[in-house]
Amino acid sequence: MARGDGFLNHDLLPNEKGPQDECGVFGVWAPGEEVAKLTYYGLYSLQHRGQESAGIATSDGARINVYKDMGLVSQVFDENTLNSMTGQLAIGHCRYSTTGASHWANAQPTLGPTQTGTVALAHNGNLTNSADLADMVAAKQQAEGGKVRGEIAQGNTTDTALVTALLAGSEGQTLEETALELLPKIEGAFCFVFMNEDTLYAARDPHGVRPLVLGRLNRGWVVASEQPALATVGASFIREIEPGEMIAIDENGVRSTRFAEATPKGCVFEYVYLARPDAAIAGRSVYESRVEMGRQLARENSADADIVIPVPESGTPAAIGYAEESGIPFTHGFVKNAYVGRTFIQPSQTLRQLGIKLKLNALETVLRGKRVVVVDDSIVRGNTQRAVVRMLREAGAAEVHVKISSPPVKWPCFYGIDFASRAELIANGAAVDEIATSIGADSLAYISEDGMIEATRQPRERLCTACFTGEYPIALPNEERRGKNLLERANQGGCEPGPDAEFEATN
Ligand SMILES: O=P(O)(O)OC[C@H]1O[C@H](OP(=O)(O)OP(=O)(O)O)[C@H](O)[C@@H]1O
Ligand SMILES: NC(=O)CC[C@H](N)C(=O)O
Ligand code: SF4
Ligand SMILES: [Mg+2]
Repeated sequence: MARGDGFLNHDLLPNEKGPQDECGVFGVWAPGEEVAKLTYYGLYSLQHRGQESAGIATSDGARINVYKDMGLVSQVFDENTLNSMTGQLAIGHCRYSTTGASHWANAQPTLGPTQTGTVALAHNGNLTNSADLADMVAAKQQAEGGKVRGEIAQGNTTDTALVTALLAGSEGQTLEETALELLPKIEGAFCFVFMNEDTLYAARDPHGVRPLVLGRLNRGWVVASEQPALATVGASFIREIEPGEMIAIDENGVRSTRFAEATPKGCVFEYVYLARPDAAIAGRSVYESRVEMGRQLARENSADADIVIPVPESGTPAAIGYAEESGIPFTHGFVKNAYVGRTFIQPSQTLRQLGIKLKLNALETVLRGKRVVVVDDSIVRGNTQRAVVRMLREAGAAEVHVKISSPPVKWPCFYGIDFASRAELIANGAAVDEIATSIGADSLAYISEDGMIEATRQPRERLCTACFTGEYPIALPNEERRGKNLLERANQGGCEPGPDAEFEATN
C-alpha cells in the first residue's frame, strides 16, 4: 500500500488535479519599514495563486538575502527568519510550477549575478520561447568560457532561471539597460518583479495576460499580482502596470518605460476562477463578473428546482447571481473546512479515497428531498463534480442539476496555468449530455462563451479565451520546444514527450 512519506505535497489527490493557480508576486520599496514582514503579509494574501513553495529576498542597499522553501507562506517563514531579513526593499513569490518541476531548486525568487552586483527575480506567468532563451543562455555561456553558473548550475529548470541568467547582461550595462534590451525578446506571459541592491523593478508582458498592480504606502511603494494584497499591507491602489511597461522604483520615485506596444489579451479565467473575488482586473470587479456570470447562466439555462447551492468557495458568487436571477432561494448545501488548503501531508492510498471529504461535507438537513441546482465556476477533469453529485445524492437530494459559470474547458493553457493535458479534460471530445452522465447529474448546463465574456465587461479581442476556444493569442512553439519539463529534458539530453504532447495546435 502506498504510504504517506511525510513530505508536504501539493495535491490531496495527485492524479486528480483541477485547474491549478499560478504564482503570486509581490515587491516593496520602503526604507524604514519592515519590508520582509510587509512581503510576508502580501504573499499571505496571494497564497491562493501558488502553494508549492514560497520565498522572500530583501536588500539593505549593499547585499541581497534570500530565504525560500517548499510549502505555504506560513510554513516557510517564522518570526525569527523575518526579523533577520532587514532592508529597505524586498520581493516575494509563492509558486505553482508551470515550467520546471516542483522542488526546492526551482523555488523563487531566483538569484543571479549582474555586471554590478546581484539580481533577485520573481515571476508569474509562463514563457513560450523558453527553448530559444535556453539557446541564448547556452550561447552566452559558450562565449564566456563554457562555464555554467548561477541557479541553472544548481539544477534550476524553470523559465524564470533563464531570464535571471540573461539579466547578467554584458560588460558596462546597468541592470535596467539589460532588462530593457531583454524584455522585448521574451515571449509568452510574464509579470516580473525584480530588484538589485537598491532598486525595485516590475514588468508586464505586452499582452497583460496576468494581472499586476502598483500601490502607495505612506513611505514607499508596493507592486503585487492582485489589488487585495495592497489592501492587506495598507497600501492604496494607484494603477495597473500597463502591458508592455517596465517600472523602476528608488529614492527618486517611480519611473516608467515602455518596452513594447500593448496588445492586451487578459486571461478570462482570472475572472472565472483564478483571482480573488475582491480583486479588480482592467477596472472590472472580479466578484461582480462572477455574480453576473451566474445571472447570465440563469438567463441561458433555467431550472425547476427548490434551492440553489454553490460549490464553495469559488462557486459562491455565481450561485448568488443564479439565485437572484432565477428567483430560486440561495442556501448553503456544503460546509467547507476552512483549514484545508492544497498543500497536504501526502495521504496514503486509502486516505486518498476519502480525500475530497476532507474539504467538503454535505448538509443533509438542507438537502433531503430537495431538487437542487448546484453552481460551480468550472469543470476541468470532472472529479469535483463527480464527488459533489455523489455527496448530494447521499444526503438525500431528490434531483441534482449542475450549472457551470464558464464554458467547457477543452484546451490546455500555455500561459501560466497547468491544466490537465488535453486527454484528461472531461470536455475533450465529449458532448454535454455525455459529461452529465459521467458525473451522474440529472442535468448539466454551461454558460455560453459570449455570456462569460460579456460578464467581464471586456471586449472579446482584449481577452485570452484559449482554454475554451482553442484560439491561442500568443504563438506557440513546436511540440518539442514546449512542455512543463522542457528544461529537465534538455538536461537529460533526451526528448520525453511533455504533458501536452498529444496536443495539436490549431494555429
Ligand atoms: O473538474 P475538476 O478537475 O475537479 O476541477 C474543477 C474544480 O476545481 C476548482 O476548485 P478547487 O477545488 O481547485 O478550488 P476552490 O476551493 O478554490 O474552489 C474549480 O472551482 C472546480 O470546483
Ligand atoms: N505559475 C507561474 O506563474 C509559474 C512561474 C514560472 N513559469 C515557474 O514555473 O516557476
Ligand atoms: S488559456 Fe485559459 S487559463 Fe490560460 S491564459 Fe488563456 S484564458 Fe487564461
Ligand atoms: Mg472550486
